[in-house]
Amino acid sequence: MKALKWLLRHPGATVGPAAVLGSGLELGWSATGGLAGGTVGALTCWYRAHPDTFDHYAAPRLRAWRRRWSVYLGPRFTRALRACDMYVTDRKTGEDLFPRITRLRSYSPSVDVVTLALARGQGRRSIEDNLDRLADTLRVQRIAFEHPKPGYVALIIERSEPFTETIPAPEMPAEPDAVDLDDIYVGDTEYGTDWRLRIRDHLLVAGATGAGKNSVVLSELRGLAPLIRDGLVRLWVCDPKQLEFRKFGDADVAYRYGDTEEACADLVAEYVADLREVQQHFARTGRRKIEVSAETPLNLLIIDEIGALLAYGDGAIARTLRKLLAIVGSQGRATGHFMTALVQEPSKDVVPVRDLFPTRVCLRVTAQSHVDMVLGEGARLRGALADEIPNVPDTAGIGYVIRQRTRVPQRVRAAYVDDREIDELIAFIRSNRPTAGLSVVA
Ligand SMILES: Nc1ncnc2c1ncn2[C@@H]1O[C@H](COP(=O)(O)OP(=O)(O)OP(=O)(O)O)[C@@H](O)[C@H]1O
Repeated sequence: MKALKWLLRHPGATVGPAAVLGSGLELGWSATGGLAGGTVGALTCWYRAHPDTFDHYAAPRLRAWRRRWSVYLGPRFTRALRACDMYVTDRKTGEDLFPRITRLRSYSPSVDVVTLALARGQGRRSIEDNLDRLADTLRVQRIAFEHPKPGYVALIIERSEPFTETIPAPEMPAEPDAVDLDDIYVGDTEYGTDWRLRIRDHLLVAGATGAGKNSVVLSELRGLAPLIRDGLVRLWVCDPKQLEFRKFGDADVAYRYGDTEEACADLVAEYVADLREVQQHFARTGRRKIEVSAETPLNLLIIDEIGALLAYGDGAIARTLRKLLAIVGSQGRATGHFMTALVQEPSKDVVPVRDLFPTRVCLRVTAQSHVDMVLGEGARLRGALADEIPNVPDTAGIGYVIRQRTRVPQRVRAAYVDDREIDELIAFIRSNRPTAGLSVVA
């Protein structure tokens, strides 16, 4: 009975071998070999021709299938559960009852999500309280816990840490021609590929203090350096914290710079006025899209600690700012007005404006709920364990993004731009910059 139950629960285990055997007997073994080779070839072609759909549909299942038969194979996994007291004993029969794997997805090479149906009479705390022991037993980095529905738990198993070294600051291209605005290198992904961002998109970077938020923006600015130098990209910087971005104001590198709450509000109002002016220009000339040039530059509004302006500061200013930012978020794309905001705590006051930012990055955060607030519902359950990133300097710059096409979280690390490299960036921008017309909003 047990064997029959198992076979019914794992149709793949019967259908696969039965299909191979049937095909071997019916069509001959060489034809079966040809079919198997053809299937592998077709998968390879799919991967090459359309990696996004392959990553979305095939890769998590193929990886999960391999892991199912290696790491999470029945008796081995059951032994681990027993060693970590993650089972209950039926008082009447004395039988040990174990939770059962009902679903396994490997969304990325380093994260598996295992859904378990709890055994009869088993409380979820017996799992939740022993996660550290299970992580050590399975020899994985860490395991996080979710409770998707009654009777089930999900273990998000982070198998390894793909980032063990700091990524050096991006090189600055010498000339504007070498920059693709939709493809700026800012770090690496867990797959060892480049992590690139579109500048022509609004970007939100969330992370607790010391998570390395600035490195995302500074890497972006190094990629844009020749365009800023030549006046093709104008920086508007709101810097209520007055730390790293202070240098941009001091050195007159930013087109506009504001450091107090009022100055930031004026700056954003001026930003929206500039946006309106471009809209009117479009209406007069019949144009619908900007061509980036010195006459019609791209504008980038950087708001360091948007929470200080929207959540903790003056209520009237916050309300005005919310309206202005909504205009930038909804109308800025056509006129070349974009924004990048940094936030420590994606609190309720900041979350409403979250939807204005199509690209969001979640570095180390302090609460589980922050992950879904930033990346969207279900992101943590699909492996975005940003709240589990240890609070140590070695992990700064590490976080998650949601891959736009596949909606799967991906672990990324931003390149690190140190003080010397910020100075180098500023000197580069100033090397060819007319200073007249630049001002600081005071
Ligand atoms: N990408 C990175 N790679 C490696 N180390 C980094 C990276 N980014 C930052 N660090 C290290 O972490 C420290 C904190 O970084 P940073 O001040 O940028 O964090 P933050 O999120 O902007 O914090 P805050 O909100 O307090 O300003 C830096 O001084 C640096 O030593």
